[in-house]
Amino acid sequence: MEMNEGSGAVMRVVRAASDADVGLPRNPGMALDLGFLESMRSVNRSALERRVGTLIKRRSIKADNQAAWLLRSISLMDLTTLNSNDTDERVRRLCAKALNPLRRDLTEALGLGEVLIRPAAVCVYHPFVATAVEVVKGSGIHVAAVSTAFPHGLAPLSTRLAEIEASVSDGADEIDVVIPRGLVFGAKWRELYDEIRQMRAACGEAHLKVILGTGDLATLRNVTLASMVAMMAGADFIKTSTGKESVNATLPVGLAMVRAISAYHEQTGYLIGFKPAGGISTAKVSLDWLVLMKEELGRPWLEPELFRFGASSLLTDIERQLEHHISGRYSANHRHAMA
Ligand SMILES: O=C[C@H](O)COP(=O)(O)O
Repeated sequence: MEMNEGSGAVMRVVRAASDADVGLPRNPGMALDLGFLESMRSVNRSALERRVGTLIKRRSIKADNQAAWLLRSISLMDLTTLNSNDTDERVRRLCAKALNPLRRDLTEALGLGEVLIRPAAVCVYHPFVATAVEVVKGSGIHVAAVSTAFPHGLAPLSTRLAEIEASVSDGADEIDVVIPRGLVFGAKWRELYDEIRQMRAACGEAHLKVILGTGDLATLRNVTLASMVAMMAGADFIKTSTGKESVNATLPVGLAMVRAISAYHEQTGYLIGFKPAGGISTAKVSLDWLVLMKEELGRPWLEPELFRFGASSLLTDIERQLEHHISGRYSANHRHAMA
């Protein structure tokens, strides 16, 4: 499947997405290998920035294909609400939007027929897990909970583990945990590894996404080493940011994490998912991320099993761009409101 597919691209990309639920073996993790961490070369920021620049410049997705890939971006999305003023009602609206993310006139104009395009998951705070589970039940949409004292991770480990268990017991099947960033600054890799290992155990069958808070980590070497420790401890996904740091998901930092995923794959044979999150709010930027994944890791990382956008407002812009693709006009954002 190429980024430019010619006519009929919408249906081909959509079918590829719905055929893709193959059930990958889960990463069991491995013993903490400090020698392997030590062997990881320091990361050259300008080389990563140059590579990202080249990828974005080369990106040329034709108009028809853009619509197809924007639909793909929707199916790779963890549609998120993580606000201090979240309520059950707001979460119900988010879930209703996830069940019907595109207006009927848009799906008809795109020729989707009865094919359903939906986000992979909704992502909420723990108190709203039960509500989300109730609304999306039977739809195939996953429910992700940010547990472990999101967004800073600064509660006793026992409290954070209990929060994971509570979210799983309320029905969350994906758990997004944050690491205490201080463990990275202190190079306390053993402690970080042990904490994540216990979080993985607390998740049981629920998939574990480990948020690094990359905007807080100061160096790309820290980002790479924290990524590696998270994967060694059994992360199913590594995730950039909470959306609450002053710098959230950026492509060069994403590239450093993606290269750590590649190194872990070479070492163990396991495929680890990647979730950039925070500040990804435009359709155009979502396509940049897809190009990065396709070029660096390849086709499997364009599937929801291995790639997600964590985003609260991206869907609104994608809807606008699809409307523009169909009608040649942009409509006001409020026409695509979550409610
Ligand atoms: O995990 C998801 C992020 O919190 C969403 O961030 P955002 O609101 O900037 O899209």
